[in-house]
Amino acid sequence: MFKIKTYNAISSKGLERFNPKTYEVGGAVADADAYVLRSQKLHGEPVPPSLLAVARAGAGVNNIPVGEYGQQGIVVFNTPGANANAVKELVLAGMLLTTRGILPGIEYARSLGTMTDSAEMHQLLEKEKSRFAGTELRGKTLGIVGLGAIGSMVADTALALGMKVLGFDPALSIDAAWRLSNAVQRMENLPSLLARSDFVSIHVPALESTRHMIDAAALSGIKPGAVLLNFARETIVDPAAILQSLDAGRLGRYVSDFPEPGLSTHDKCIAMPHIGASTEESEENCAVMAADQIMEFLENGNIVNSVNYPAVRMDRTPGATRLAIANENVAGVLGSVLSVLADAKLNVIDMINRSRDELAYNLIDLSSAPDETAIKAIGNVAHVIRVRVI
Ligand SMILES: NC(=O)C1=CN([C@@H]2O[C@H](COP(=O)(O)OP(=O)(O)OC[C@H]3O[C@@H](n4cnc5c(N)ncnc54)[C@H](O)[C@@H]3O)[C@@H](O)[C@H]2O)C=CC1
Ligand SMILES: O=C(O)CCC(=O)C(=O)O
Repeated sequence: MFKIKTYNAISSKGLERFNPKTYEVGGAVADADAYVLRSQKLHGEPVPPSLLAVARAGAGVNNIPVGEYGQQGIVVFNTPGANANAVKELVLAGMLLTTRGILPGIEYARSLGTMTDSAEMHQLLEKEKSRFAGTELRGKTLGIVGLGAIGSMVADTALALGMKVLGFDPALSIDAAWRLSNAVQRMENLPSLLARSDFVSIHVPALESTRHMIDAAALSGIKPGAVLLNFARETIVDPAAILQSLDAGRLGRYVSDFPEPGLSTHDKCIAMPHIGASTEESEENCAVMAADQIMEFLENGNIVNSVNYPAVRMDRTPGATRLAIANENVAGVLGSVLSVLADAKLNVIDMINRSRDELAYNLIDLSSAPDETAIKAIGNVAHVIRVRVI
């Protein structure tokens, strides 16, 4: 029986993937083999020795100590792209909320709710509606910082609306580059993008390198009156600098999925309670993907979409016993493991070894099951972090 501890609201469509005959799943599960979570912060939390994997049903993994967990042999997964469409749609809504008098217009229409005469009401609102007039997105320039799963979708939508799209992403992956429309004009640096954009939408991960990437210096070069949209993370902007730029009349509006004290109530700020990915469809996509990845890892040792271990996949050899070994990525570990197997007269049928930065991972199919002594000997090989028999 595998044990899965869940945190946050995980869509039942995902949790239903776990067969109740072989999986115990729930928020109160103890000694879990794996966690499935959304924004639950794991930094500083005790780690049960049983924990083998964590799946973030979503994109951002800044709530998980990814590096530390890797050193302990805990594989951390996310679900790339599974909630990108939901965020894209809210970014579009964010832009429209700043260009049209939608929010004050709704408020005004509500304020007329006590009137009883329909003709009088229509006469009044026709007289007043010019206060809520706006501008169009077509023909405006959108600068996108981070052109991954969300950034590329936002780009497609903006292009379809007749906007000009600029993009900045110095770390763009080859897969992401394939997804990106060639109508997106590539910027060599952030200041060039900020100076030319009427709207700037940020879609980078929360990393040390992206912390406060929108600070006072960046804002001093932003196009006067520009709208900044932050559906990425609170750490990416310096809130004091945003406030100062709004008050100084340089930054036109700030739309954020991450309200900050002192900023979210500002007249020129539209803040939402981190609902970028909160759609039925996204929650299902993320939960299904997270559940499938965890099952594939627990049952077969295969790793898909990890953020700390390499992608490793090997079909099961019928009748074989599988060893899954996580180790530090130093020379000689695999050789020492194979010597232990040879000494124990265990025949290797198939194997795969992959590394990623300081970590490596191996799947080894054996024609017969190793005994406790052999497993212990492998666990004692220098730099081996974790051994599992599957
Ligand atoms: N508001 C919400 O509910 C949600 C927020 N997010 C946030 O959005 C972020 C992006 O999500 P995805 O697009 O799915 O991730 P992704 O990994 O597909 O794309 C991120 C892109 O940012 C680029 N990047 C990294 N550092 C950069 C830098 N310094 N300058 C410019 N580009 C840089 C990467 O090369 C990559 O192409 C997540 O990490 C998460 O923090 C994601 C989903 C929902
Ligand atoms: O699970 C959520 O609602 C948050 C989604 C998110 O921020 C992410 O996927 O990075």
